[in-house]
Amino acid sequence: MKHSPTHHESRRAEASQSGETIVALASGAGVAAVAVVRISGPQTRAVLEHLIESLPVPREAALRRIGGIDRGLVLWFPGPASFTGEDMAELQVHGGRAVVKAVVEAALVTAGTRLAERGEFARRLFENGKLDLTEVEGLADLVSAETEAQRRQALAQSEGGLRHLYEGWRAELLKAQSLMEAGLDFSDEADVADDAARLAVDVVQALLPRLEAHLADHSGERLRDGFRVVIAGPPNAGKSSVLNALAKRDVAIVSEEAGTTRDVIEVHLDIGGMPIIVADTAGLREGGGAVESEGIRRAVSRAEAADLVLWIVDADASKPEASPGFGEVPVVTVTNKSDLGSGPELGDVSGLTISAKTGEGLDGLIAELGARAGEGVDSAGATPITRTRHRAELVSVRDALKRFVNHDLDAELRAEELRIAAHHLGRLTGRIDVEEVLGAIFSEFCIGK
Ligand SMILES: Nc1nc2c(ncn2[C@@H]2O[C@H](COP(=O)(O)OP(=O)(O)OP(=O)(O)O)[C@@H](O)[C@H]2O)c(=O)[nH]1
Ligand SMILES: [K+]
Ligand SMILES: [Mg+2]
Repeated sequence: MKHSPTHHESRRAEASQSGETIVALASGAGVAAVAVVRISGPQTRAVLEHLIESLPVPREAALRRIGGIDRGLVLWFPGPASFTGEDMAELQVHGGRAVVKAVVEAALVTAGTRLAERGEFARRLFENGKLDLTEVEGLADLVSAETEAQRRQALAQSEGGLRHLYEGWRAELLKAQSLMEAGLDFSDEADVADDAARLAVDVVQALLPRLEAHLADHSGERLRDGFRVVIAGPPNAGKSSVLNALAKRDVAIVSEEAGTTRDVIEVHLDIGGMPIIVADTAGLREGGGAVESEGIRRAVSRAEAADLVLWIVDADASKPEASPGFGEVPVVTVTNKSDLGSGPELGDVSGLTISAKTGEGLDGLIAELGARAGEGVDSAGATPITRTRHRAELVSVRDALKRFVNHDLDAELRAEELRIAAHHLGRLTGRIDVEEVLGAIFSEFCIGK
């Protein structure tokens, strides 16, 4: 794998000299047929020599007795051609609790070893220059992906989708930076300096629209976090019945009494590979007691933070209840109880008609949800932002670049804006070490990852 030398190489030297050897259960906790114990660091070979009779051929599984505890497959990966980039081993043992505990304890007998912390294997992989931060984040997402579309997005990111995009931009910024610096060197020759600055502005002007388009695309975050749908509407329209029909189980209490639902109830759906989080809420009406009012307050605040509101109305109701609107959130009106009537006239409101009771129209509703959630996902050539962290750094990049092109600052200050932009891009990919950024990212991982 190619990587640029400066930053990562220097860290590799550090890592291979001073690193402690870490040990952890890498497979899930709990009883399983097979458990994988991972070891990484300079003492890995010593640990293996302590536990097994002879080292296997590198990267080939070999059956061994392991420390008199169990028999299992041993994989030995001498660095740097290993997952973490340093000496590493994996022991596949029987997945009982006593076996795992004994194997981990036996591995820790060798001096210089200790239990791994959360995300520490992934952190070593990053620190040894194997992957950049966005790729490591992609790996974490791959481990936690629950739907097909999430898996595809995580895999693409772990394979460098965002890294290549941002490295390309970084190269363009470097070009603009060097033009500005050259201009500063020739600041006594005004035309040379002006020409250089103009060329730098051209480079940045060409980059800005691509950055803006990237920021405008929210599909990656929606896919990673789940598309949030809120079911809202007047009391007794059948909102909880619709939730149950979508979930295919009785998650929410249904009754003929208006004001049944008070707390927000959520279910996670997988519609055609898209993760969709559907929340049922209290019916919206004036009056009601303190508890119901709190339920209504929660309903409205949920709806205002949603990606989509399903506004449920009763086909049997005499008077139409149009959606009050929830900020900028798109609303689809769903007329429920189609088995009872044809629905109140809602004027120009187009929507869907269903019966939560008979299931009529449910497929259409599910298809609509899948289509809305999938908007913009997997579009050709797009490698979208997937985390708030990416968005925050990119907004800082964009703002600095806008100050660079727009303001009548002197050349020194403008060059500084380019440096700020490059700094934030560097934080994004992890080229710039910022301990606090790394700590936050790797603490999201589990032990053994
Ligand atoms: N016939 C018919 N009845 C329905 C349908 N959907 C819901 N109902 C009935 O309508 C009543 C209210 O249903 P709920 O699902 O509790 O309605 P809700 O909107 O969640 O009510 P609140 O939480 O109190 O606001 C219940 O008696 C349901 O059985 C439907 O499609 N057809
Ligand atoms: K009800
Ligand atoms: Mg309800």
